[in-house]
Amino acid sequence: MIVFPNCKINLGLHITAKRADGFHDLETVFYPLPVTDALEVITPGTLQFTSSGIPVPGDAADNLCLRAFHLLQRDYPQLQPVNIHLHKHIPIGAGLGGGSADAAFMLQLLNNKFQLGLTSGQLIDYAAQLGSDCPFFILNQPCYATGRGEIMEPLSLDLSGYSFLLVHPGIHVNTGWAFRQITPQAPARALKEVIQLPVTEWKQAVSNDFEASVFAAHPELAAIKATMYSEGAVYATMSGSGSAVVGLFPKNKIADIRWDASYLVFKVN
Ligand SMILES: C[C@@](CO)(OP(=O)(O)O)[C@H](O)COP(=O)(O)OP(=O)(O)OC[C@H]1O[C@@H](n2ccc(N)nc2=O)[C@H](O)[C@@H]1O
Ligand SMILES: Nc1ncnc2c1ncn2[C@@H]1O[C@H](COP(=O)(O)OP(=O)(O)O)[C@@H](O)[C@H]1O
Repeated sequence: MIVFPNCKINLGLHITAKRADGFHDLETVFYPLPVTDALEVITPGTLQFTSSGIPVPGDAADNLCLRAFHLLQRDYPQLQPVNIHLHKHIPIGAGLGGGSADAAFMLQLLNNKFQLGLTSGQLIDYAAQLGSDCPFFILNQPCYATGRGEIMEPLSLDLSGYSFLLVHPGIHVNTGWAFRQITPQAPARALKEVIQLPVTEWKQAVSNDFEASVFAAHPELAAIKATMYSEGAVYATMSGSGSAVVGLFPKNKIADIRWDASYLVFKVN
């Protein structure tokens, strides 16, 4: 069985409060995009994990795909050992949620393969144990999210008139560090309202609280965003805690921009 975990971008992100559990409350709009990994599971087998493509840092035993397997096996001992292969294509530590997508798709795949009968509410609860971004990938449709990101309301947000440019310059931003740079506060205008404005007004209205501190540490990211605007983007933003920068361009009008050869660049037309 093979599935294709996709990435997400954040359109607007406000850190609203520090919580007693050490995490932060936020509000954001998650939007899925078809830049994908490939995740294959074969049974019967011995439990093993291999990967190809972009190297995943850290110990293979800590990979979110295996963590998702163990999380379900704890409650469903009937889960048979599986061979897992991940082909990694989504840049890592980029604010694109690739690891979270792998974990959420793994939960869904195991639910289907072993006919566990889990509802999407139950899958969301499991996903929340694997990462704050993970529940989104169970719904995987545009939504307004609060809490740690697990309280989601689907949004009717149609961006099919735009093409997306994703640029990842290879800078790794530690998510915990990024949260620690921010003094949480309620936004002047709730994102849920602001996101309903025409996209042509988002430049002034839809902001990401992480940009100030992350751009100060990595001015190259501010330059990428500025280039997107000078080359015709209608809206540009860093995604999540970075470091991918995403630009919305009029459909099929992404300029042929010459980026540094080391950057990873994706176009979604
Ligand atoms: C910032 C966001 C926005 O969508 O995405 P990314 O930029 O990472 O993709 C998410 O909130 C990131 O979610 P995720 O990447 O799953 O983070 P987690 O693994 O749960 O947490 C990593 C660390 O970030 C901090 N953290 C994370 C989420 C949150 N609501 N409050 C926090 O304070 C904690 O210090 C935590 O230990
Ligand atoms: N399957 C996976 N894909 C990517 N990263 C993974 C995976 N499993 C565990 N990780 C760990 O998660 C961290 C970043 O995850 P990722 O979702 O790519 O970043 P972000 O949260 O910035 O979108 C990395 O430090 C990596 O070691």
